[in-house]
Amino acid sequence: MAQKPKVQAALKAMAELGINEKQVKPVLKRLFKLFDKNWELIEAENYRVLIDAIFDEEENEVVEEKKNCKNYDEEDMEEEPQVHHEASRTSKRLHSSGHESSSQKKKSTNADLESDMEEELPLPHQRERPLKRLRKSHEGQVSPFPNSCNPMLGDTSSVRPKVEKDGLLGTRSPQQLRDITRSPESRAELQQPISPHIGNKNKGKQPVMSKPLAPHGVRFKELVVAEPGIILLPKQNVNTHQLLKPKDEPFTDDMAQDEVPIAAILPGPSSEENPILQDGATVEQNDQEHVASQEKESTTNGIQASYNEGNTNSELATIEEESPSNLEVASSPLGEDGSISVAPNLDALRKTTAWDAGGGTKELLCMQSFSLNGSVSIEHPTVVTAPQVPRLPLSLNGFGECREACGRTASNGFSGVNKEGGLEDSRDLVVVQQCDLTTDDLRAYHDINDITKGAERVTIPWVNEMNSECPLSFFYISRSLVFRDADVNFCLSGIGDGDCCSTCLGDCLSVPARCACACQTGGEFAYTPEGLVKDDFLEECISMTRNPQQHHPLYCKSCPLERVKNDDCLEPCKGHSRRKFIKECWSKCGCVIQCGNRVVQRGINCKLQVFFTSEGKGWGLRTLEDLPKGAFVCEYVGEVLTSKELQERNIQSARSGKRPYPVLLDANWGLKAVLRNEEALCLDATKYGNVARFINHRCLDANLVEIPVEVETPDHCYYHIAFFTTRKVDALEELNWDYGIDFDDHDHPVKVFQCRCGSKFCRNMKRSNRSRSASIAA
Ligand SMILES: C[S@@+](CC[C@H](N)C(=O)[O-])C[C@H]1O[C@@H](n2cnc3c(N)ncnc32)[C@H](O)[C@@H]1O
Repeated sequence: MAQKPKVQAALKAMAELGINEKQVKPVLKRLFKLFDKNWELIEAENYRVLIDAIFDEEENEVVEEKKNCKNYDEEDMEEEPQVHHEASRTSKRLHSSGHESSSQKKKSTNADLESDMEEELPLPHQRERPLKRLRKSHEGQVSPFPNSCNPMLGDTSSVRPKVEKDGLLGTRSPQQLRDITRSPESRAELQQPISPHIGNKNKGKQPVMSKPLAPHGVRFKELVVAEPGIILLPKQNVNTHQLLKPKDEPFTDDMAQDEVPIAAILPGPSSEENPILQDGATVEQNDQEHVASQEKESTTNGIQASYNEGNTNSELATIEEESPSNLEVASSPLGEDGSISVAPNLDALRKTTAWDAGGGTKELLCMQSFSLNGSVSIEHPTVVTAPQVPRLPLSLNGFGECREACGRTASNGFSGVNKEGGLEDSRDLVVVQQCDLTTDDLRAYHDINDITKGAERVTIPWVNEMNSECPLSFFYISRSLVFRDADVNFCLSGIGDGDCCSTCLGDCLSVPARCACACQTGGEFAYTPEGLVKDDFLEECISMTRNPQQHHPLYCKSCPLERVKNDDCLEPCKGHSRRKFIKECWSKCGCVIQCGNRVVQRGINCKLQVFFTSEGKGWGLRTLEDLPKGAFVCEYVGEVLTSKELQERNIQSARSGKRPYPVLLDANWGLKAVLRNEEALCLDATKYGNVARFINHRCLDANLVEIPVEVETPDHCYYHIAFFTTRKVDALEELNWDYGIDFDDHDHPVKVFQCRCGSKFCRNMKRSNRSRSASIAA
């Protein structure tokens, strides 16, 4: 039977949209019935009603299909309510007098149409769904962010392309629609799966839209709006350096570890500025980026603890001293005073009065900053008063190994304590009254297997075969740290061509030509290929130490030691021993790290042990292996102080009765016309030091000699003091060096003590004998 012209026209119009007769006829039949054979309504707006109805039909079929399908995926589950909802809305608009189900479609009152349309309909799943594709294709050109089901965005129906409500399709002519359908983009779109299967990854949380290409080749359909202002791209292997990761980035559980979403963060208010301590102190971070990448922030009980973990490129740290009124951080290892000391956060301590110190216990705050040249600055272990026991920065492990937490304490005076009341890091420290520390506490404080707490390449155990005493607490550092005012600059620009061998390659020691570094030590390197100081070089160093007067001591015009005394009359300089420097290759040299002219900078390499001496000298250091003559043992590490700062500490220690452990860096004093106080430096290992702080004094014939070693700074104001064996030393021999003490000089920074070195050359013994003779004579 020939079709009626109007039916033919409708079918043709739909065909032009890519909708085949089989889809059109049943819908048309229903509309014909619904509109009481009123073709005008059907034909209006280029068959808008028909198109919408076909679309609705298709959507309903999809819904039914899904209901029948037990295995449809999560995305479908998410999409279903929305589709259903929209279909029913359309249906309501169309069906002013009720909704007809598809089961009713065979009840037609129009015989012609009915006969035209009484063809076998394909099963729903066999049908194409051009309109859905068409709509998806079309939606893609409307808005990149239709997102009505994103709970984070609330009701976004206003931005969603509303095909039905806004008559989006209907506002376009069939030609326009045809253009859309036939455009290459649309065809490509049509070849894609209708439902992109990222639903499993998103778990249906975010809508996924099929869109034109977004910048960087990412399809908009792959964009996921996770939060306002944050768009997550699909998981893919990316370089994590490219990650811009918001604090609360909604990572999902199912992400593989090597798969991370790229998060594009739209500008928003910065949430975290410089942390402000509750007591009002701020943490200074000169190098924000550096700190940001290195610093860990943890907040517990409202307290922020900041600590730097891992290496930095810094070479020297600055430590500022507490004011004279501040409490002492560490006391003499001999335990000669009862000052407040620093102990680790140990279970043992928690039960002691240390934890109950309560009202008025002084807290130490340490501010850490990073200078532009990368050096770490531990500024001001400030003492504040707070009701409970604070924590302290723990051991400073030297150049760039500032691992200590800068204990920022809060009003409760407690930081870094985990939920269970446990301590987050066993290396963390608390301030306790030293007199409250039991032997057990101290035993627990110092790892008996390694007093360095891992700061050195080797482990250094401690042992006490004499009594039950333990070494007192101090901060173990493997490299010296500037306390505050010392003028120490590790500037590469400060190293001239004559101070480095930038043209060298490989191992300088194996090259016959004298490089610039060799020239610094008279054209010969100080070291043998075995890493020992050459004999003649060593002997000269020993001689200079033992017989300073024969080597023309240096006298300052204005000695910094005298200057800082603030006496009315400036006393003349008492003289400084002349020294021979070792010059090691360093960062500006072209040689390899394994170069034989780099010994001290590699750190301790022999087996050492801290032990309790039997002669009443307290703790000492010994070797556990035979050491050849000229072997490097360790360097003297401590806080780098100016002569003025040393003077201030001496005044303090005189009051407290504490013995400081300073060593002057005076090898160039007297060579320069007038040294500024900031250039006149010393090392103080009282609070911060390495294993060298346990080396006892021996008059004259010590088995170690200290040799100045230039590594980073050519100006010889700051340098390393390295200990080398003066002879072969047997295993278990105590190591000692001559402090250079004048036992008659009670003004000397190194406080005199009753010497028990046992040397036949003991100067103290001679003095004692002199005194005895004098008293006998009297
Ligand atoms: C740098 S510390 C050496 C380690 C110290 N023995 C200890 O127990 O920590 C210097 C102190 O050790 C003691 N000392 C060093 N050499 C000594 C000696 N020859 N005779 C007596 N006491 C000595 C003195 O108390 C001195 O102030």
